[in-house]
Amino acid sequence: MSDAADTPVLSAHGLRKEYGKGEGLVRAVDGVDLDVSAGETVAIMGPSGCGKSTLLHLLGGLDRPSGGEVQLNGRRIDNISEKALARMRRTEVSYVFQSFHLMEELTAVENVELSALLAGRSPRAARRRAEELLKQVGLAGRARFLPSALSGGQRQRVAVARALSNDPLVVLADEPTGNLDSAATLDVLQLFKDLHDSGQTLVIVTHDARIAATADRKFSMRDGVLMDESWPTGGTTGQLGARIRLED
Ligand SMILES: Nc1ncnc2c1ncn2[C@@H]1O[C@H](COP(=O)(O)OP(=O)(O)OP(=O)(O)O)[C@@H](O)[C@H]1O
Repeated sequence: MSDAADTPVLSAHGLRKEYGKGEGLVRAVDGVDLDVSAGETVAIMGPSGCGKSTLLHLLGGLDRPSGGEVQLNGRRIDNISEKALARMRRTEVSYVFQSFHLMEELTAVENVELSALLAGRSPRAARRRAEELLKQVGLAGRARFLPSALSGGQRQRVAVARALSNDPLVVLADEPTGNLDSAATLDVLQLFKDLHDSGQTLVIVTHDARIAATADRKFSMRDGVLMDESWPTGGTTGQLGARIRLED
């Protein structure tokens, strides 16, 4: 295999994020190593407050680490300028949030289109791509609806379409079914399965074991530390780079 093929799409080495100091110090992410290969779906589970969202923010350049490195396609992103980081977020990484984060005054198609425009597509190409993606997520008939006229599951499908509009190297999803009822959860679950089958690289933070079951690798997080649940049976330890901290 070539070096390019060996390079993980996303990797973290010794990643740390601390908040506060002294007695109030919180080690939200405490020395995480992770390599995510192209086309892989990785699920991260763990109790509330263990650091999952913080880790996802660090991996996607939404926040800066206190220490360690993050690489996207072999390039460091933890120490680049704000401008380069903003460009990277528009063009190379996408996010799906629990609470959708759609622009309420824009229609479904405009929400998706805006993100394609920001990624550098021409207005015509952005509209075409947005319509294609809404069709892909089963919402062609709702393209001109405002988010307020959509159900939770439909909103999340718009958010997924938006996340795909810049052809991201990786989609980072933070509890994508956390705000959905069980029928909508099944819809979004199917969507993530389809994305996985299409070869999209995904990192999903979830409390939902059904979503985690679609992943190639499952990690659990506790007190800022990531543990590979498939170790030692799945993958190779070199590739996984999971760190296991023994309890005192
Ligand atoms: N901006 C901040 N300032 C101080 N502490 C923070 C900040 N953000 C997160 N934390 C702390 O870091 C730890 C990890 O938080 P994080 O939101 O990453 O957890 P989580 O696993 O995603 O939780 P949940 O499942 O409830 O969303 C928590 O103890 C939290 O209180």
